[in-house]
Amino acid sequence: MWINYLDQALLLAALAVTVNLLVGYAGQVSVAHAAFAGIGGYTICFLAGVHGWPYAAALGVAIVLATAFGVVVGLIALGLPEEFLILMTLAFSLAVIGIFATFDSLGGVMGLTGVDGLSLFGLELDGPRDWLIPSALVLVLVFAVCWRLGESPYGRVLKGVREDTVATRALGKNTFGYKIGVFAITSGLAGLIGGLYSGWLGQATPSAFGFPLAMAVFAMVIVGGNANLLGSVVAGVVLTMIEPALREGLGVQSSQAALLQLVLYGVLLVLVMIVRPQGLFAERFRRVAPPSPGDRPRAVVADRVAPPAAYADAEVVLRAEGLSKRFGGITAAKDISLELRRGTITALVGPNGAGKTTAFNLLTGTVVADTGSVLLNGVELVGMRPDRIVRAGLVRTFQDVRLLNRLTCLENVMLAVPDQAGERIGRLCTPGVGRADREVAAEAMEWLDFVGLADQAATPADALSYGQSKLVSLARALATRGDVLLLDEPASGVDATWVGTMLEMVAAVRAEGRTVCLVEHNLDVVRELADHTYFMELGEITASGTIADLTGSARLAEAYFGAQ
Ligand SMILES: Nc1ncnc2c1ncn2[C@@H]1O[C@H](COP(=O)(O)OP(=O)(O)OP(=O)(O)O)[C@@H](O)[C@H]1O
Repeated sequence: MWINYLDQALLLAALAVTVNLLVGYAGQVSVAHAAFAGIGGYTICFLAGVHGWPYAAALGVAIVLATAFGVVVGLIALGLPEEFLILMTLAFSLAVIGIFATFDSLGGVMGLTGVDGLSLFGLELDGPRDWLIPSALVLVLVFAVCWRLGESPYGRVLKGVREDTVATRALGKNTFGYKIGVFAITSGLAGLIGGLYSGWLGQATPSAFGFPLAMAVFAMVIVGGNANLLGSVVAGVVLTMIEPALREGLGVQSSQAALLQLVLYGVLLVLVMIVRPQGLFAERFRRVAPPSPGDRPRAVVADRVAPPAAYADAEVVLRAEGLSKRFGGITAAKDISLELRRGTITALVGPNGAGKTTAFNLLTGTVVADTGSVLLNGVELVGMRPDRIVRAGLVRTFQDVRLLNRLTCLENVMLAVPDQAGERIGRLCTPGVGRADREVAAEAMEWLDFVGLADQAATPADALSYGQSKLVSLARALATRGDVLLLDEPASGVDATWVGTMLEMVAAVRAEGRTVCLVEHNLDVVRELADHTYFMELGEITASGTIADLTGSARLAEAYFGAQ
């Protein structure tokens, strides 16, 4: 009896591990994975049970089918705002269970039962003892796959998606691709687990893969701890064993024990969320060891500190023409045309609500322009995905910083480094990924060093002061290797001790030959840094020149500068 439950516990723990990769690492809350397991279970019972296929071949089809459904559901659900994901996956689960119960060929409400005589690679699977090895092997396989994905550069991007999708996309990552990828992989793994689960049960029924299973797996993830795979294994085994413990230990009747187990899951979930929201096993804070200076393979910061190019002679790197954007009745941007010149600093100034951040959003594709064009080194950016725009060389920071709080400073900057081998699933199984990641760490350290925060490399981002976090966000933008940097209010809200450092940093970025455009309310900062300034009012650029020209204008002085 206990061995029978152990089989089940191992399989449910494996399902909890897959769901944890999706929910805990990538932050995509889905309740569909019990249904994906159901697709696997029904495939086995239909092909191997009814039509006599070899079990291994039927398992292969189960994985492919569940993955294919995962891609389709993911394509529909993951493009929607995140709050709809849980509803979409719930609707999918109900539809799948409804379909299972409707078709006579799938056994109707009774399901496909009486499946026995299965064998896998010569191993006869007759009794509970026989299922122990395949169940344990599947758990080990699922754990290994999810661990490799989660605790790698790929997993770092997943955590970025979880923490802040917009900020992660602004570092050049195709966040939608990562979401679809992890959704499809975990769906396929759920299909495999469901195939084993139905084989062990000897049947596939609508109730076996219904809402109680989805809730049980969710309870295992939450109780075990988000983004802690070992926690899911422990919680998976312990929570599954509640029912036999109630029956054997306390003599509760079989039907009541199953119901009581569900009640206990609910109570445990509430308790954990109140007392220890991170779960029994907290997320493993992956501290990438900061490389020592001697280990850093190459200097990414140029020593050269050349005087800035004369603005008039500098080459135009970015040219925007006629950019406009309306939000309902509000014209946030109207016919914006501007140029950014190589190795210079351009400032965008103007009163609150003038459209400066909207201009950044339009340039970087965060908001799609109604009209207009943006050419970066001759390449049209309008219509390009925001992450592609970053990879083309145009990167931005945010007024509200948007660091990934549950990652360390070093990890925040590492995430920004482009073309990482370990971020591609195909490369994760090849040798050299660890060495490549150490090189990424070394490059990221250079940028932390550059902004003077190398000593904070292992500090979680949410433990930084506001000024420090703005500097880390600058380091992160630099690490993308973007040629043109759009800095949204780099000095605002920063206390006096850090403003000077920030000014030095931005000037040093220009000295490196990169092009900077900054939005800034602090006119002292603009005076100190800007080679050229655009003035915005009500969504339009109404004046441009040096800051001295603009502050000298009586009209502008009255409209804005007078107050400064
Ligand atoms: N997504 C949006 N939906 C609706 N209105 C928007 C949106 N984004 C910006 N706006 C509106 O567009 C106008 C310009 O806003 P924007 O944030 O670009 O100004 P800003 O110059 O950056 O202001 P601040 O200096 O206060 O940051 C404002 O009236 C704002 O309310």
